[in-house]
Amino acid sequence: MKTHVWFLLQNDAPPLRGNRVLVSSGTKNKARELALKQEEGRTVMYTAMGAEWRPFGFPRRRRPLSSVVLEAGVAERIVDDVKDFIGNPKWYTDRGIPYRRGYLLYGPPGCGKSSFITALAGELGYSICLMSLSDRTLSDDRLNHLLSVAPQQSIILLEDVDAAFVSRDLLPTENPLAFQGMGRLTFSGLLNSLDGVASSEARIVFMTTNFIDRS
Ligand SMILES: Nc1ncnc2c1ncn2[C@@H]1O[C@H](COP(=O)(O)OP(=O)(O)OP(=O)(O)O)[C@@H](O)[C@H]1O
Repeated sequence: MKTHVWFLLQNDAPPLRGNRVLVSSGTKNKARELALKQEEGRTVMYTAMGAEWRPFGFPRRRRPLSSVVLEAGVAERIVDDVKDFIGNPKWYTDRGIPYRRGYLLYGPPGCGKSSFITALAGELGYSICLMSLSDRTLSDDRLNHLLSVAPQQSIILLEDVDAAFVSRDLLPTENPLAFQGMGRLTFSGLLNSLDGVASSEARIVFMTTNFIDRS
């Protein structure tokens, strides 16, 4: 019976053995270059899996900002603001202010919120870390952790902000999820995560909602 399957990758590449890929540093660099090349002009999307972010799907072709129709001046204002933020980390560090910038986009379903954020990420050459705040397994601690370990040069997109919270008054005695060891996100937990000082990296967070009065 065969215990190993061997593949010839290329002349100078070592073989695959079992489920481990053995690669020399030269091959590794080539693979890295190839992966970067494939991502050129594309936007990488990450999703939260447990305590980490993982890429999902193939990187998407960048969407031009001009393809998203918004009220005159809105896109330009946001793009200028984000670029100003990215270009001025010193302003924040000099004042001891966490280097964070948050935006809340609101509008009816399907009006272009996600499309705009995708186009903005393309314009900046950033990836997108996507997470729904209505995820029932999302706790204050998990959100805080995920925000602090998000890949560099990424926009964090928190969707459904209006569907997110459980009142802190209900925790832990009246919230059945808390009994099951599944925390829930609280409003103060979200604010702490957004303002927290856990990371000194530039952190750009976009939140979206269909109901501005509930957010
Ligand atoms: N203003 C717009 N300009 C260009 N395309 C748009 C616009 N609004 C919606 N679309 C198109 O409609 C579809 C849905 O848009 P999108 O997902 O961006 O909406 P959304 O506001 O994020 O919706 P939801 O609130 O349900 O998440 C996409 O295919 C997008 O290309």
